[in-house]
Amino acid sequence: MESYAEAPNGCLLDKTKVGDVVKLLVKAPAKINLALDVLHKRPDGYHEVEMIMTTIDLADRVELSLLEQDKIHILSHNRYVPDDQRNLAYQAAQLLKDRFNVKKGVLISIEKTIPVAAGLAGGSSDAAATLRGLNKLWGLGLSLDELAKLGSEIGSDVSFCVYGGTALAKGRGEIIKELPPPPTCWVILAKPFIGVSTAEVYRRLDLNGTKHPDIYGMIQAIKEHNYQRVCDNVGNVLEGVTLNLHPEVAQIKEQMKRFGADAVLMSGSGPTVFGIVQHDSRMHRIYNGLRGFCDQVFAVRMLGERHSLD
Ligand SMILES: C[C@](O)(CO)[C@H](O)COP(=O)(O)OP(=O)(O)OC[C@H]1O[C@@H](n2ccc(N)nc2=O)[C@H](O)[C@@H]1O
Ligand SMILES: Nc1ncnc2c1ncn2[C@@H]1O[C@H](COP(=O)(O)OP(=O)(O)OP(=O)(O)O)[C@@H](O)[C@H]1O
Repeated sequence: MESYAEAPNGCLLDKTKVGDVVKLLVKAPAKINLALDVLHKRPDGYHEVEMIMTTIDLADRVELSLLEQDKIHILSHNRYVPDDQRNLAYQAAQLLKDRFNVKKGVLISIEKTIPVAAGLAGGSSDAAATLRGLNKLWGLGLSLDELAKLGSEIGSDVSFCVYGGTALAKGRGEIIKELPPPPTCWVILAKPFIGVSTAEVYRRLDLNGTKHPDIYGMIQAIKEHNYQRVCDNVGNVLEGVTLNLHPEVAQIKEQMKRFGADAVLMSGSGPTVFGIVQHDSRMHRIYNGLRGFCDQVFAVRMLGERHSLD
């Protein structure tokens, strides 16, 4: 028999002892970038960014089972997801073991819903969920801030994914300032039949002549809870790079606009495009219009709240 009790924010599900096995189920939600600006390339090769990020109700499920042996195992039925140390969830577990001298092990079973290499931070969110979950399973007693700092060693998006909610991310993405939730709306996501390498998109970025989004306009729009102003301020400097590499992304953007989205943007380094609307009828029109044309289509809500460690 397996049973889990859901925690109040629905993200960390409770620890249950089943026979000798202690398991924990953690939700790992995807993110979208409502605005993404790149200021300059840094001497360390990374780019200095300013991004407005928010988590959405499209999530992987990460199940953590305590092992008495000193081992990390990954189980995933998705052929695009590595089941060894290349998996970001594996790296999260290894980091905690090394840093805190943990002698116990874990079996990490990942049920993927977030499309892979899609600009939705799926791997980063699995790593963040693993950090939050193992903190509890291995009894480490770390704060969200401490987990986010550790997460930045795994990848630039991991710190944000540790907190969730809505935030301004600066630095290479690891400096997080919390924001209130955006106005209520639908997010329709459409992913074409391609994956994109984040490193390649940053490498090809040429900031000369690039139009920069108004990050502080977006922050104001969110603080004012002004839906129209949020729509007016979406923007992503990486979009042009991916559109040049993959013209089908531009076609999806056009389709979304034609079906009536109030704002349309590529998330992160792409190729997933999202559209936002407030009315259910419009959401259905866009969702139905894009199915069949794209690899994967979802209609979801933004998640307002930050994760908690309870
Ligand atoms: C595109 C975004 O997803 C937007 O949220 C992030 O900026 C990328 O986050 P990520 O995938 O977690 O990125 P990382 O795994 O840290 O880095 C992948 C590669 O992207 C490039 N990279 C990433 C972040 C950043 N601020 N500058 C960069 O130039 C680097 O070449 C790096 O080798
Ligand atoms: N848990 C994981 N889930 C998915 N991919 C993973 C995972 N761990 C490692 N990877 C590797 O990372 C690569 C990028 O996957 P991911 O889905 O995280 O990309 P992404 O959504 O574009 O990331 P980001 O938005 O942070 O740039 C994959 O091709 C895969 O090889």
